[in-house]
Amino acid sequence: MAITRLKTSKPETERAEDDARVRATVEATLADIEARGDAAVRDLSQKFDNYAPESFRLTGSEIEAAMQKVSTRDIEDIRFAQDQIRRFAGAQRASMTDIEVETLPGVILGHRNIPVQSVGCYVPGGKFPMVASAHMSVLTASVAGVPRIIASAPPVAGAPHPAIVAAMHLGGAHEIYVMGGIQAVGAMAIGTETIEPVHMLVGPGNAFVAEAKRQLFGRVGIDLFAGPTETMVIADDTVDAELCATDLLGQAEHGYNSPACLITNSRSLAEGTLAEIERLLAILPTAETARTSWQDYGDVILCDTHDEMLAVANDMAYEHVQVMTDRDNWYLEHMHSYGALFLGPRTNVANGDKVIGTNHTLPTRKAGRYTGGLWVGKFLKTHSYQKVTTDEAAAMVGEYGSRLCMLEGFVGHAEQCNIRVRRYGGRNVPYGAAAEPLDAAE
Ligand SMILES: NC(=O)c1ccc[n+]([C@@H]2O[C@H](COP(=O)([O-])OP(=O)(O)OC[C@H]3O[C@@H](n4cnc5c(N)ncnc54)[C@H](O)[C@@H]3O)[C@@H](O)[C@H]2O)c1
Ligand SMILES: [Zn+2]
Repeated sequence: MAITRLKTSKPETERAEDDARVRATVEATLADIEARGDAAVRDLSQKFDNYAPESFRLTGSEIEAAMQKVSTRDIEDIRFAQDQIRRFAGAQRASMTDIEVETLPGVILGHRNIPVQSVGCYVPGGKFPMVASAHMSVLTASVAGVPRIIASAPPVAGAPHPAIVAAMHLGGAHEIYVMGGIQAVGAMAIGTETIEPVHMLVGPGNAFVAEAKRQLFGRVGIDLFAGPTETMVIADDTVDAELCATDLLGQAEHGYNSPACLITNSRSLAEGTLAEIERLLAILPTAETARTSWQDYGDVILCDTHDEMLAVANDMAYEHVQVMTDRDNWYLEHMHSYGALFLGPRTNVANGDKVIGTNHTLPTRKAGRYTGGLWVGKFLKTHSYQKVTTDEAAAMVGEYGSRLCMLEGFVGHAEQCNIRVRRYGGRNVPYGAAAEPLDAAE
């Protein structure tokens, strides 16, 4: 392999120290919420968001008032985005069918997809009011048929953000709260005097939110580990440096810790992109964060071949992977670890984030090795069932069951089978023994 690093991000050891700090803060904060409920939420909200209202839940008239503050154009745009997301989520829902099959004569096995009964959707809003995250979680839960959907976003400048509230409301949220960070996910999962706890937490957020969800997992379900945004551009000479630099910085602006990586087989594109990034950082209004992210978490990796580029990309398993090469479909076929793919120069991550219809809540920190992003299927639990409909089947399967239980020493288990072999098969199986094979017994 000939892989050259023209720019590297900060070492893993430094990231581990950041992680440890976040872990400790989250642990202490969740314990506080557990112990003091609403009072803890109020103190934390005051401390981090300078916001301590009478109630964190918006009333119907407060929701109405927020909706009134959003312009008709913005409401139309939100509706357009939600239509696209509903359309794709609906098609995905339709791909998940309940099944029932007869695997042996008289043996019926099936599964049913049942919605999680209550979910808490976190909508980030610390740095930017992420209106689109409301569509991704709340609306998708609605398409899945979740009967209780609660949603929470931090206050923006000391008040609920009207467009976020509108998106939550139009997406089908049943309860809307104005809480941010650890206190939001903690309160929704643990419950307080005023908030009924949910069964599952979903939605992206900063490192504190992602870590809080991770620590709450087990007590509640979570969708996936969706932390600070990562973006990767895989490009060759078919595209120019301006496009690559725009796509890298477009996502590096999310926060101070948003990794961005270029993988290419073209030295001139690699060098050109480095120069373009400097040029754009001088004019990008959000350059302050983007520059820090690029300095600390930016990589430019030059490879000889597409096979090498593919191997590096699969290993890094980044959240967003934008592919702009002479063989985009080859990458589609061979990439196995990533959050979502954006194929060709006409598409881009921002469309995916805001409007095109796929879900933008995606795995970060290599979670793409074991899961895809949030989608309607994450809100559905697949539960199996079985029926035995004939005496013959009860006796036949029971005979095997009897012996396989006794193989493990489970006498009580074996009797569950034996009693059926006796009743439905009319056979004499001694209590606490394994059933003889039918052909040997006769
Ligand atoms: N992976 C994905 O799918 C995806 C999608 C969209 C956004 N994101 C990420 O979501 C993140 C949004 O982050 P954000 O910070 O803007 O908003 P956020 O809503 O996630 O977090 C804001 C909250 O963090 C809490 N907080 C801030 N500083 C704290 C501290 N020192 N200790 C404890 N709590 C603290 C505050 O309570 C505040 O309300 C970004 O990193 C973005 O990249 C990820
Ligand atoms: Zn983004």
